[in-house]
Amino acid sequence: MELRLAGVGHSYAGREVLRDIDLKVPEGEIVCIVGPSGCGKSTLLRMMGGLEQPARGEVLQVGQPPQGCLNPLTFIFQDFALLPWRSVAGNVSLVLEDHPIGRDEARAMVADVLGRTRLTEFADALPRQLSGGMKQRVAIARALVVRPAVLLMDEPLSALDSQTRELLMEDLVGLWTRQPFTAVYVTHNLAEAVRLGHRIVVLSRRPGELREVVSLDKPLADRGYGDADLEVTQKHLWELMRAEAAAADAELLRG
Ligand SMILES: Nc1ncnc2c1ncn2[C@@H]1O[C@H](COP(=O)(O)OP(=O)(O)OP(=O)(O)O)[C@@H](O)[C@H]1O
Repeated sequence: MELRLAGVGHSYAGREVLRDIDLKVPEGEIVCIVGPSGCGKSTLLRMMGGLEQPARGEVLQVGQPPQGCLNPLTFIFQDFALLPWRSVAGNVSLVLEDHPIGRDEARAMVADVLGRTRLTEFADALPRQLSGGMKQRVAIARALVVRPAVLLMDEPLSALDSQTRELLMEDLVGLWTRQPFTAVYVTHNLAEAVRLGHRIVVLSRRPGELREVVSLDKPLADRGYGDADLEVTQKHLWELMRAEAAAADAELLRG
Protein backbone atom coordinates (compact mmCIF):
# COMPACT_ATOMS: atom_id res chain seq x y z
CA MET A 1 0.00 0.00 0.00
CA GLU A 2 1.23 3.50 -0.71
CA LEU A 3 0.17 6.90 0.54
CA ARG A 4 -0.54 9.81 -1.78
CA LEU A 5 -1.04 13.35 -0.64
CA ALA A 6 -2.72 15.74 -3.04
CA GLY A 7 -2.82 19.47 -2.35
CA VAL A 8 -2.73 18.99 1.42
CA GLY A 9 -2.98 22.21 3.39
CA HIS A 10 -3.98 23.09 6.92
CA SER A 11 -4.57 26.02 9.26
CA TYR A 12 -5.00 26.25 13.02
CA ALA A 13 -7.22 29.11 14.18
CA GLY A 14 -6.70 30.94 10.92
CA ARG A 15 -2.92 30.49 10.95
CA GLU A 16 -1.73 28.56 7.91
CA VAL A 17 0.72 25.77 8.85
CA LEU A 18 0.83 23.62 5.69
CA ARG A 19 0.33 24.61 2.06
CA ASP A 20 -0.37 22.58 -1.03
CA ILE A 21 1.67 19.44 -0.34
CA ASP A 22 1.75 16.83 -3.13
CA LEU A 23 3.70 13.78 -2.08
CA LYS A 24 3.93 10.04 -2.61
CA VAL A 25 5.10 7.48 -0.07
CA PRO A 26 5.82 4.44 -2.26
CA GLU A 27 5.44 0.94 -0.93
CA GLY A 28 8.65 -0.44 0.53
CA GLU A 29 10.38 2.93 0.87
CA ILE A 30 11.33 5.10 3.83
CA VAL A 31 10.43 8.75 3.28
CA CYS A 32 12.07 11.20 5.69
CA ILE A 33 10.59 14.61 6.35
CA VAL A 34 12.87 17.43 7.44
CA GLY A 35 12.29 21.16 7.80
CA PRO A 36 12.67 24.04 10.21
CA SER A 37 11.07 23.91 13.63
CA GLY A 38 7.33 24.52 13.53
CA CYS A 39 7.00 24.05 9.75
CA GLY A 40 4.31 21.41 10.17
CA LYS A 41 6.21 18.09 9.99
CA SER A 42 4.31 16.45 12.87
CA THR A 43 1.02 17.86 11.63
CA LEU A 44 1.65 16.32 8.22
CA LEU A 45 2.50 12.96 9.81
CA ARG A 46 -0.70 13.03 11.90
CA MET A 47 -2.64 13.64 8.70
CA MET A 48 -0.96 10.73 6.97
CA GLY A 49 -1.95 8.55 9.92
CA GLY A 50 -5.55 9.76 9.96
CA LEU A 51 -5.25 11.34 13.42
CA GLU A 52 -6.27 14.67 11.90
CA GLN A 53 -8.06 15.63 8.72
CA PRO A 54 -6.44 18.23 6.47
CA ALA A 55 -8.50 21.36 5.92
CA ARG A 56 -7.54 21.27 2.23
CA GLY A 57 -6.57 18.46 -0.12
CA GLU A 58 -6.57 14.76 0.64
CA VAL A 59 -4.51 11.83 1.87
CA LEU A 60 -5.16 8.67 -0.13
CA GLN A 61 -4.29 5.09 0.70
CA VAL A 62 -3.62 3.31 -2.59
CA GLY A 63 -3.48 -0.47 -2.84
CA GLN A 64 -3.89 -3.17 -0.25
CA PRO A 65 -2.19 -3.43 3.14
CA PRO A 66 0.16 -6.44 3.50
CA GLN A 67 -1.35 -9.82 4.26
CA GLY A 68 -2.15 -10.22 7.94
CA CYS A 69 -1.99 -6.46 8.55
CA LEU A 70 -3.80 -5.62 11.80
CA ASN A 71 -3.27 -1.87 11.87
CA PRO A 72 -2.44 -0.25 8.53
CA LEU A 73 -1.14 3.07 9.89
CA THR A 74 0.98 2.57 13.00
CA PHE A 75 2.82 5.31 14.89
CA ILE A 76 6.10 5.21 16.80
CA PHE A 77 6.64 8.27 19.00
CA GLN A 78 9.64 9.71 20.75
CA ASP A 79 8.53 8.75 24.26
CA PHE A 80 8.15 4.92 23.93
CA ALA A 81 4.82 4.85 25.85
CA LEU A 82 5.39 1.41 27.42
CA LEU A 83 3.23 0.09 30.25
CA PRO A 84 5.62 -0.10 33.22
CA TRP A 85 3.92 -3.11 34.83
CA ARG A 86 4.05 -5.29 31.73
CA SER A 87 7.09 -7.19 30.54
CA VAL A 88 8.70 -6.61 27.14
CA ALA A 89 6.68 -9.50 25.66
CA GLY A 90 3.58 -8.25 27.51
CA ASN A 91 3.93 -4.76 26.03
CA VAL A 92 4.28 -6.19 22.55
CA SER A 93 1.41 -8.68 22.89
CA LEU A 94 -0.90 -5.98 24.27
CA VAL A 95 -1.58 -4.61 20.79
CA LEU A 96 -2.72 -8.05 19.61
CA GLU A 97 -5.30 -8.41 22.37
CA ASP A 98 -8.08 -6.56 20.53
CA HIS A 99 -7.78 -8.84 17.53
CA PRO A 100 -9.22 -12.30 16.97
CA ILE A 101 -5.90 -14.10 17.24
CA GLY A 102 -5.45 -17.38 19.08
CA ARG A 103 -3.07 -17.54 22.00
CA ASP A 104 -0.54 -19.74 20.20
CA GLU A 105 -0.52 -17.58 17.09
CA ALA A 106 -0.08 -14.41 19.18
CA ARG A 107 2.80 -16.05 21.04
CA ALA A 108 4.47 -16.98 17.74
CA MET A 109 4.01 -13.45 16.35
CA VAL A 110 5.54 -11.92 19.48
CA ALA A 111 8.45 -14.39 19.43
CA ASP A 112 9.09 -13.60 15.77
CA VAL A 113 9.15 -9.84 16.25
CA LEU A 114 11.26 -10.05 19.41
CA GLY A 115 13.75 -12.12 17.40
CA ARG A 116 13.78 -9.57 14.58
CA THR A 117 14.40 -6.72 17.01
CA ARG A 118 16.99 -8.75 18.98
CA LEU A 119 14.92 -8.65 22.16
CA THR A 120 14.35 -12.36 22.70
CA GLU A 121 16.47 -12.60 25.82
CA PHE A 122 14.72 -9.55 27.30
CA ALA A 123 11.20 -10.92 26.80
CA ASP A 124 10.50 -11.11 30.55
CA ALA A 125 12.23 -7.86 31.54
CA LEU A 126 10.21 -4.90 32.79
CA PRO A 127 10.61 -1.47 31.13
CA ARG A 128 12.40 -0.06 34.22
CA GLN A 129 15.16 -2.63 33.71
CA LEU A 130 15.83 -1.35 30.17
CA SER A 131 17.90 1.53 28.78
CA GLY A 132 16.20 4.21 26.65
CA GLY A 133 17.47 2.55 23.48
CA MET A 134 16.08 -0.83 24.51
CA LYS A 135 12.73 0.75 25.35
CA GLN A 136 12.56 2.25 21.89
CA ARG A 137 13.38 -1.17 20.43
CA VAL A 138 10.39 -2.54 22.32
CA ALA A 139 8.26 0.26 20.85
CA ILE A 140 9.53 -0.66 17.37
CA ALA A 141 8.73 -4.35 18.02
CA ARG A 142 5.24 -3.38 19.22
CA ALA A 143 4.70 -1.38 16.02
CA LEU A 144 5.98 -4.16 13.73
CA VAL A 145 3.96 -6.96 15.33
CA VAL A 146 0.75 -5.59 13.80
CA ARG A 147 2.32 -5.81 10.32
CA PRO A 148 1.61 -2.19 9.45
CA ALA A 149 1.18 -1.01 5.89
CA VAL A 150 2.96 2.23 6.78
CA LEU A 151 5.03 2.95 9.89
CA LEU A 152 4.79 6.58 10.93
CA MET A 153 7.71 7.69 13.07
CA ASP A 154 7.87 11.09 14.78
CA GLU A 155 11.45 11.79 15.85
CA PRO A 156 11.73 8.30 17.35
CA LEU A 157 15.39 8.65 18.29
CA SER A 158 15.55 12.25 19.42
CA ALA A 159 15.31 11.48 23.16
CA LEU A 160 18.34 9.17 22.97
CA ASP A 161 22.08 9.79 23.22
CA SER A 162 24.14 9.76 20.05
CA GLN A 163 25.62 6.25 20.43
CA THR A 164 22.20 4.77 21.11
CA ARG A 165 20.79 6.63 18.12
CA GLU A 166 23.52 5.17 15.94
CA LEU A 167 22.76 1.65 17.18
CA LEU A 168 19.05 2.08 16.59
CA MET A 169 19.65 3.42 13.10
CA GLU A 170 21.61 0.24 12.41
CA ASP A 171 18.69 -1.74 13.82
CA LEU A 172 16.20 0.03 11.55
CA VAL A 173 18.44 -0.49 8.51
CA GLY A 174 18.82 -4.19 9.42
CA LEU A 175 15.07 -4.60 9.88
CA TRP A 176 14.31 -2.89 6.59
CA THR A 177 16.99 -4.85 4.71
CA ARG A 178 15.70 -8.21 5.95
CA GLN A 179 12.06 -7.32 5.38
CA PRO A 180 11.38 -4.00 3.63
CA PHE A 181 8.62 -1.90 5.16
CA THR A 182 7.00 1.40 4.18
CA ALA A 183 7.67 4.28 6.53
CA VAL A 184 7.53 8.01 7.02
CA TYR A 185 10.19 9.32 9.36
CA VAL A 186 10.07 12.87 10.73
CA THR A 187 13.38 14.14 12.05
CA HIS A 188 15.40 17.26 12.79
CA ASN A 189 18.54 15.25 12.32
CA LEU A 190 19.90 15.39 8.77
CA ALA A 191 22.40 12.56 9.45
CA GLU A 192 19.46 10.28 10.30
CA ALA A 193 17.60 11.41 7.19
CA VAL A 194 20.47 10.49 4.85
CA ARG A 195 21.05 7.15 6.58
CA LEU A 196 17.44 6.03 6.50
CA GLY A 197 15.68 7.84 3.69
CA HIS A 198 15.08 6.57 0.19
CA ARG A 199 13.56 10.00 -0.33
CA ILE A 200 14.01 13.06 1.83
CA VAL A 201 11.29 15.66 1.76
CA VAL A 202 12.41 19.17 2.67
CA LEU A 203 9.68 21.50 3.87
CA SER A 204 9.98 25.28 3.92
CA ARG A 205 9.41 27.36 7.03
CA ARG A 206 5.77 27.79 8.12
CA PRO A 207 3.50 27.49 6.26
CA GLY A 208 5.32 24.30 5.29
CA GLU A 209 5.52 23.92 1.54
CA LEU A 210 7.41 21.30 -0.38
CA ARG A 211 10.82 22.82 -1.01
CA GLU A 212 12.55 19.77 -2.54
CA VAL A 213 12.42 15.97 -2.60
CA VAL A 214 15.90 14.44 -2.60
CA SER A 215 16.17 10.80 -3.75
CA LEU A 216 19.00 8.63 -2.50
CA ASP A 217 19.69 5.52 -4.58
CA LYS A 218 22.45 4.01 -2.46
CA PRO A 219 21.11 0.85 -0.73
CA LEU A 220 20.44 1.38 2.97
CA ALA A 221 22.74 -1.49 3.92
CA ASP A 222 25.67 0.20 2.14
CA ARG A 223 25.27 3.51 3.94
CA GLY A 224 27.71 3.79 6.79
CA TYR A 225 28.56 6.19 9.57
CA GLY A 226 30.53 9.14 8.10
CA ASP A 227 29.85 8.00 4.50
CA ALA A 228 31.28 10.61 2.07
CA ASP A 229 28.40 10.28 -0.47
CA LEU A 230 25.89 10.88 2.27
CA GLU A 231 27.77 13.92 3.50
CA VAL A 232 27.32 15.59 0.11
CA THR A 233 23.55 15.13 0.35
CA GLN A 234 23.54 16.14 3.99
CA LYS A 235 25.37 19.35 3.09
CA HIS A 236 22.83 20.09 0.36
CA LEU A 237 19.97 19.55 2.83
CA TRP A 238 21.67 21.81 5.32
CA GLU A 239 22.01 24.60 2.70
CA LEU A 240 18.25 24.37 2.08
CA MET A 241 17.47 24.36 5.79
CA ARG A 242 19.83 27.22 6.52
CA ALA A 243 18.21 29.40 3.88
CA GLU A 244 14.80 28.68 5.44
CA ALA A 245 16.00 29.39 8.97
CA ALA A 246 17.61 32.67 7.89
CA ALA A 247 14.41 33.74 6.11
CA ALA A 248 12.34 32.83 9.20
CA ASP A 249 14.64 34.97 11.39
CA ALA A 250 14.34 37.89 8.98
CA GLU A 251 10.53 37.59 9.07
CA LEU A 252 10.60 37.68 12.89
CA LEU A 253 12.53 40.97 12.74
CA ARG A 254 9.97 42.44 10.37
CA GLY A 255 7.27 41.33 12.80
N1 LIG B 1 -3.34 21.15 17.67
C1 LIG B 1 -2.81 22.34 17.35
N2 LIG B 1 -3.47 23.47 17.58
C2 LIG B 1 -2.96 24.68 17.24
N3 LIG B 1 -1.73 24.85 16.70
C3 LIG B 1 -1.03 23.74 16.47
C4 LIG B 1 -1.50 22.43 16.77
N4 LIG B 1 -0.54 21.52 16.42
C5 LIG B 1 0.48 22.23 15.91
N5 LIG B 1 0.21 23.55 15.93
C6 LIG B 1 1.07 24.62 15.41
O1 LIG B 1 1.29 24.33 14.04
C7 LIG B 1 2.63 24.61 13.68
C8 LIG B 1 3.29 23.35 13.14
O2 LIG B 1 3.46 22.43 14.23
P1 LIG B 1 4.16 21.02 14.06
O3 LIG B 1 4.31 20.42 15.42
O4 LIG B 1 3.45 20.24 13.03
O5 LIG B 1 5.58 21.45 13.47
P2 LIG B 1 6.95 20.63 13.43
O6 LIG B 1 7.58 20.99 12.14
O7 LIG B 1 6.70 19.18 13.70
O8 LIG B 1 7.71 21.30 14.64
P3 LIG B 1 9.01 20.81 15.45
O9 LIG B 1 10.08 20.65 14.43
O10 LIG B 1 9.28 21.96 16.36
O11 LIG B 1 8.63 19.54 16.15
C9 LIG B 1 3.30 25.16 14.93
O12 LIG B 1 3.25 26.57 14.88
C10 LIG B 1 2.44 24.64 16.06
O13 LIG B 1 2.48 25.51 17.16
